Amino acid sequence: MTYSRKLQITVPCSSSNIGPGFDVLGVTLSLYLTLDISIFEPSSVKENYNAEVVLTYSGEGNDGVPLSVEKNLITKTALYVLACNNISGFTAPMTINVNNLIPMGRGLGSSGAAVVAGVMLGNVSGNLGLTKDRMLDYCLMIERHPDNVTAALMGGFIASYLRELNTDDTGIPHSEELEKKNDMINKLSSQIVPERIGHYIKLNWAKEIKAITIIPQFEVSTAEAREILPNDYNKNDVVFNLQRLAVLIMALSQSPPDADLICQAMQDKVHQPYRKQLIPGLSEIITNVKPTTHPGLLGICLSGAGPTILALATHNFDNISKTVIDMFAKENIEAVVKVLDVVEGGAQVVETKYNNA
Ligand SMILES: Nc1ncnc2c1ncn2[C@@H]1O[C@H](COP(=O)(O)OP(=O)(O)OP(=O)(O)O)[C@@H](O)[C@H]1O
Ligand SMILES: N[C@@H](CCO)C(=O)O
Repeated sequence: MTYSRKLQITVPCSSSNIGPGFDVLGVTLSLYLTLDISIFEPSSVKENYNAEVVLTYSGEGNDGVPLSVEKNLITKTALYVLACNNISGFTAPMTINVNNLIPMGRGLGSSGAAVVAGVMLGNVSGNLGLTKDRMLDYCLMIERHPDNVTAALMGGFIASYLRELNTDDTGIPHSEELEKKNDMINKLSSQIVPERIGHYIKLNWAKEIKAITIIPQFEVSTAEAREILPNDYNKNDVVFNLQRLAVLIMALSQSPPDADLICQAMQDKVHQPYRKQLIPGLSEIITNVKPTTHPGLLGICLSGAGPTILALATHNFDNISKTVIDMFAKENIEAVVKVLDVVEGGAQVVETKYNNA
C-alpha cells in the first residue's frame, strides 16, 4: 500500500496556574507530543466505512497507554471530532506513530496536549478545515479548564476563560472522566459543539525568564487534585489571588524582571494550600525557596495540578533545582529536572509528503 499523505502533528506541553492564576494562566513550554501520520488513501468521506488504523506509541506512558483507537485519548478525541461532523470513524487506512515526551499526570498538561493532538488529527483526517479557534471549542468540550489546552493549541503565555454555557451543555464531562467511559464519544457527539466557548489573550513574557520544571517520579491525577478543592472560598483568599494575578501578568512581561515583585505575586490561596496533602514537600518548597536564598530565582509554584514544581528563573538553574530535589529527597521522592523555554508557537500540523497518485 502506498501512502497518499504524510503529516506530522506537534503539540507542546504547558504549565498552568503559575501560582494565583488557577484555571486562567497557561504558559507553553518546549517539550512535545508528536504524531507522525501516514494516510494510505485519499481521505474521501465514505459513509459507515471504518478504515484500519494502526497506532504505535513510544515515550512517556508507553507501558500503559491503550493502543486501541477507541480507547486511546488521542484517537478517541479524533473520533469524537469526526462524529460531530457526521463522519463515523476514520475514513482512510492510516498509521499513527505517537512519540510523547510529556510526562503524564505530573502537571505539565499531558492530557491537554493529547486532546489538542486528537482534535487536530480529527481535523486533518476528516479534511474538516477547522480553524484553531474552532478547534479550541472541541478541546473545551472535553477538557473544561481552558488553561492547558489553550496554551498547547495557541502557544506562548496566555490567559483564558470559558464563556458561561447554558444548562444543556453543563453535563459534558472532563477528559479525566473520558478515560473511564467507553461510551463517552457517542454521548458527546450527540451534543452540538457551541461556538466560541473559549476566549483568550496572549500576554508578553520577558525573554530571559526560563522555566525550571522539577518533576517528581509519581503521578497526581488532575481529577483527584480538583476534587480536593473546596466548593466555596473565603473572600479574603479570593481577593489575595486576584490582586496577585493582575500584578503577575505585567511583572512577567518586564525586562529585567523584578524578583521580589514576581515572587510575592506568585503566591496562591486557592489551590496550592489544599493540594499540599497530595504532594509531600510542596509546603516546605514554596515557603523556603526564595529569590533571597537563591539568586536568579523569580518565583516558585506548583505546575498545574502537580506534582511538578515550576521555578521561574533567569540563571542559577542548577542550584535552584538541587535545592528542590534535595527537599523532595527528604520525603523519599525522586525527581528529575528539565529546564524549558517558553515557546510562542502552539500546536501545528506539517504536511511532510503528498502523493497525487
Ligand atoms: N499522549 C497521551 N496519550 C494517551 N493518553 C494520554 C496522553 N497523555 C495523557 N494521557 C491521559 O491523561 C492522563 C493524565 O491526565 P491528567 O489530567 O491527570 O494529568 P496532566 O494532564 O499530565 O497534568 P495537568 O492537567 O495537571 O497539567 C494520563 O493518565 C492518560 O490517561
Ligand atoms: N488549572 C488546572 C490545571 C490542571 O490541568 C488545575 O490546576 O486543576
